[in-house]
Amino acid sequence: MADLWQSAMDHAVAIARKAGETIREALLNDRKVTTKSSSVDLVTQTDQKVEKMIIQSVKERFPAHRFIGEESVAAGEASNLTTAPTWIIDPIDGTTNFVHAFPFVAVSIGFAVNSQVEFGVVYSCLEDKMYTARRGKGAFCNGEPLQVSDQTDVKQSIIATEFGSSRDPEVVENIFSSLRKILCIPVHGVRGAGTAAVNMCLVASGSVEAYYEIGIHVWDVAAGSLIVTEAGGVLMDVEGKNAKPWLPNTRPVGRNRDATGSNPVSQATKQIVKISKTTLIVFFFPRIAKGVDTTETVHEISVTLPRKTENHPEF
Ligand SMILES: O=P(O)(O)O[C@H]1[C@H](O)[C@@H](O)[C@H](O)[C@H](O)[C@@H]1O
Ligand SMILES: [Mg+2]
Repeated sequence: MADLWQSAMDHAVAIARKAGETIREALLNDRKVTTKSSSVDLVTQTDQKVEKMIIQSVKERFPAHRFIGEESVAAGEASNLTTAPTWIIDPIDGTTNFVHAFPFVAVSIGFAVNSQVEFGVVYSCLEDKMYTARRGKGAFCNGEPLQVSDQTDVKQSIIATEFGSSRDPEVVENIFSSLRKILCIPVHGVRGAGTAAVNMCLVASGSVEAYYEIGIHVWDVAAGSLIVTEAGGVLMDVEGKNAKPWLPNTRPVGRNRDATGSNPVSQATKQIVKISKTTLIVFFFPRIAKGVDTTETVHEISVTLPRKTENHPEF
């Protein structure tokens, strides 16, 4: 049977490549930088230009499709994932890298129908690596199949993570307390490419055993989530169950602070230690919107294991 979404996927690959060319050209010129949620949450005209270009081109070809794009949402559009075919776009994942010419910059395009990611495309444009995954058909980098690491001992692992773009002291404290515990497992090392999408592709490639980050958005992970799972990885929450990080708040497993004062970071860190008896990791904490009462904010935590297992271990 013909693949219903193959032409959309082909289009995504072509437009991601074109977007990558635009980004590479823009790197040769001055990059005008403005900020969004904080003084370190950067955006450039190239982010906006590339997102417009992608959306315009998809609209011409697939007029009924919908969009969730990082820069459109920043400009005030809603970020609602319905059952309709939806393109989830991060035009430049790794904007800070782009601004500083740090060489990991990706175009990330996920495509969801009925709240399920059908394909994911991550083009790491400075490395010229095109990562692709079609649901049920595997994950690839430049056409070569990907397979997550088969390392099962967390003490032999490299973990990828990022520091995010919040400098709120409480968030920074959570990041460091989590990082300290992970380092002291001990693991071989901790790395970060500066982009969630590339970090997830590194999990899919087996270059790192796992990736986690506190505070990411659906456009950071929609494409990467399928690339990870199609390469044999798993997205899990702290209960060890499959998570769908592209669906905001669908699997709330903890609150920022519960009655006993523990927070999801320390809960998750405890889980890592337990999980480390098998294999690990990725968990996601949706960003905490400024002004939201965090005592009432429901968070989602996901964990990616390198190996897909039918029955996840009891944690
Ligand atoms: O804003 P862009 O699209 O560059 O995305 C984010 C990265 O993907 C994160 O891993 C990273 O930690 C940052 O939060 C960064 O904002
Ligand atoms: Mg991003």
